[in-house]
Amino acid sequence: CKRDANGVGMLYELLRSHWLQALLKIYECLQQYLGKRPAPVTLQARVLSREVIELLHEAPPSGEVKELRRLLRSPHFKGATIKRHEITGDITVARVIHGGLADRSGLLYAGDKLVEVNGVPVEGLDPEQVINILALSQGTIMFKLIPVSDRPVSNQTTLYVRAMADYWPLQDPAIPCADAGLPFKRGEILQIVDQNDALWWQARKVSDLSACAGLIPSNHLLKRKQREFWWCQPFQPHLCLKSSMFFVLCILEEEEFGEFGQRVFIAGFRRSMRLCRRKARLQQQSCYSRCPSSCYSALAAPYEEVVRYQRHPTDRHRLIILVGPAGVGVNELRRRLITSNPREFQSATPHTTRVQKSYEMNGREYHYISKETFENMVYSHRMLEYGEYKGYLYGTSIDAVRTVLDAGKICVIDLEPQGIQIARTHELKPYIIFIKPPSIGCMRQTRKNARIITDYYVNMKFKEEDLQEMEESAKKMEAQFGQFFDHVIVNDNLQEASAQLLSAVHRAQDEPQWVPAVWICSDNQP
Ligand SMILES: Nc1ncnc2c1ncn2[C@@H]1O[C@H](COP(=O)(O)OP(=O)(O)OP(=O)(O)O)[C@@H](O)[C@H]1O
Repeated sequence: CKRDANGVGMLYELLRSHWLQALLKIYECLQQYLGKRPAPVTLQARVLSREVIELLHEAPPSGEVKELRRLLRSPHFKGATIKRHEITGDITVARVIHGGLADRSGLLYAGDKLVEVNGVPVEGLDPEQVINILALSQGTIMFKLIPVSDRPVSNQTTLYVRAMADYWPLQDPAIPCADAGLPFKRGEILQIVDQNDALWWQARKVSDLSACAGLIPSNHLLKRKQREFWWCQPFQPHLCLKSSMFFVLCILEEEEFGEFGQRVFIAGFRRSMRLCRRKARLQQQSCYSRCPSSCYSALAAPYEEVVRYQRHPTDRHRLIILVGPAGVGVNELRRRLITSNPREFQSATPHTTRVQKSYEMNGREYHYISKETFENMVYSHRMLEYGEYKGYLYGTSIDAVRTVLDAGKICVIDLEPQGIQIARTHELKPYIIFIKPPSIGCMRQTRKNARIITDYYVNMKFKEEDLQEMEESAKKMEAQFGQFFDHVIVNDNLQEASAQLLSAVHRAQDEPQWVPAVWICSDNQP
């Protein structure tokens, strides 16, 4: 009790604790290293890592602790790759990984010729044998080398790209060093720090810029890999589909009833452009079977250059596109967003060739136009998507979106994912939100009172197969179009999903986002 007066006891326990002592030691060492280049790997550091291993024995077992122990036991030389000169047989440093140990030491450069590693001559050895010597080395590694005569001057500018494909270095037998590879998924933003090599670039993920760089295939190489394996790649929208998308539509003439049972029309808010679930499958199959060979030639570029874009408050708003499998709740979420503030949010009024009904007003429910005008709009690529229903054409046009944006509102539309390519323009700068179904178990709970609403199935309950179809379709959409999604919302709880949608839409307008560089760099680009 006496010792605890004024917290003295607590302070005593704290200062005696292993973890604080280790932390203070690390701090002391780092202070000594600070500003010293090359960073010395001293005896002290090795002793320290042994002590940290001891401390980790007391830590509760977890994946992170295991990994840390592994790294501390065998400090691996991740920082440079080597190659053998085809003619001379010399072993040279092929590249130094940015931010890695070798780079930070400032001692190794691409092109340096290795003579000895830890006293072992490397002449006549294969790169694999040299790596074995390195792997078996403990503690300090000594290189004897002949420095390259012309040290490369780094005049690289950092480039940011969105990965349009997945890459798994461990599954790539061609990578010079799989451990040095950087795995990435479509949609991730990469910072490319080195493009000196025609085949292998170096990059980091913007989500982890403190990590050292990893190897990624160059644009040219990844494209070549995609071509080789095009048959097992997810389907990419091909050029013939770059013009407007044609769909078999299901149109449901919905009316909105406001307070006192008055009919309220929210301009352009129609359940018009969604595919019928059964027909959608047929439609997509026919697309696969129609152009199997052209899919190969039209594989998209593997990386898309991106820049940080912050909308100026006086600029037009970005178009908000909702994408999701049929039945997931795209319309419900869109309806809730628009009705929450119709002065801020609005949908685009569709065009149709059908006859105007007596209670309808041109430009409110639809823009009523002739078939010829409609077709002209399609041929001049002014339709984001369009389709036919009972002999009449219906479509969402770029002009209708523009009208909403010009009025200073945020335009919110839903689109089949195949239409994303057409909407991705400098003018509309769309922000694409994928509405994803939760697990089937969760949907069984939350969709008990939900109804399938299409022209075939009005007020039908969701069956098990509908939920499975939704899950499958969502997986396919993510695999094929995930690279275009700026944000993903899992529609589990409707209230929460609506709140997430609202904040995502505001973030898209008010906070910096990665957008294709062509949208910003040139006014003439798409
Ligand atoms: N999170 C949710 N919890 C419970 N019910 C939901 C949820 N989200 C949507 N629903 C209900 O599911 C049904 C289908 O939703 P909605 O019509 O918005 O789907 P959709 O994605 O637009 O698909 P479709 O175009 O085929 O109609 C509606 O009854 C809707 O109220």
